Amino acid sequence: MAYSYLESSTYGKDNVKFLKVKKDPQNPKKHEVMEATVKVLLKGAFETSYTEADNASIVPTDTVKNTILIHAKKCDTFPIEKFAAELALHFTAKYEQVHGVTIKIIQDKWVKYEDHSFVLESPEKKVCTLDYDLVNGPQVYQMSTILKDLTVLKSTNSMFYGYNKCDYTTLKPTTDRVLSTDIMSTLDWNPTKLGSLVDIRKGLKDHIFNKTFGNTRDITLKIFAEENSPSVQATMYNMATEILKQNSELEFVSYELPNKHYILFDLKWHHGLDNDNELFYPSPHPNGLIKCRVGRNQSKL
Ligand SMILES: O=c1[nH]c(=O)c2[nH]c(=O)[nH]c2[nH]1
Repeated sequence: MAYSYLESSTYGKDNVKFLKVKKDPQNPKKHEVMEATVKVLLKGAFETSYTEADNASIVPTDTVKNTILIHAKKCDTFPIEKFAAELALHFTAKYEQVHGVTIKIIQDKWVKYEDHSFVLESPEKKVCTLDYDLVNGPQVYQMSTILKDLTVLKSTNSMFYGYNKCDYTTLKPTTDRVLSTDIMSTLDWNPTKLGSLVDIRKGLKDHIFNKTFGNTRDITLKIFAEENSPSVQATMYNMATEILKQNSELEFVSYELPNKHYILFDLKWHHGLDNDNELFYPSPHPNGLIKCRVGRNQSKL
């Protein structure tokens, strides 16, 4: 009997990058651009390539890269969720040994300011992840859209008090602090509500992807600005709840937020100077890290 066995495996290409210029035939100089980084990993009947050095089943990762680029040229890559569905259905249909795929597409935030000129609002990104297994059929998949690296700060209207106190506590309660974070908001789609990968590939759901992503960004920024935040925990929960309320195709909304601390300088040593919440030290580390995943109550389905 062999000493070992293959517990699991997957392979493919990561960091496949392209810039797609989308041209409007009616307005030849009016463009949209997408700069994207794509990962495609294949799942399937590749066991003997690991256990017997038999490469016959391997679709080379170089072929995976070529496929991503040819489909980026031939197909509409906007929105990235549609392009992910396109790649998933292609790879699982073309090769009988491919039984599933895991896809990740990261889109940079190029914002148009003239017909064909753009500003990179870096580091903000939109990300789509898709996990699909052929056995389940195109109605069953796991797709998420992620808003990432949107850095925000508010200089007042944030509090933190009433927390657990013990012999390890030094933190002072506050009703007026600086609050800053790098937003990461993950939207998990409900395939039953959204529709099949075939419908997504056809572009029938483009409007939902565009509306929901814009809405997520708007709600996040609005609640961050307008709420007198009692804590990161309470604010992120309110954001997720509002997104679920306004977007019935989503099953879960998650947030992952670092609490980037700005620490008030004590300037009393200088003739008793009162800081008055005006001068802070941007502390690079450590940071708080607060996460939650919010779902819909059964009665609100
Ligand atoms: O919003 C906050 N949540 C915490 O859990 C926490 N912990 C802490 O030290 N400061 C904060 N702020």
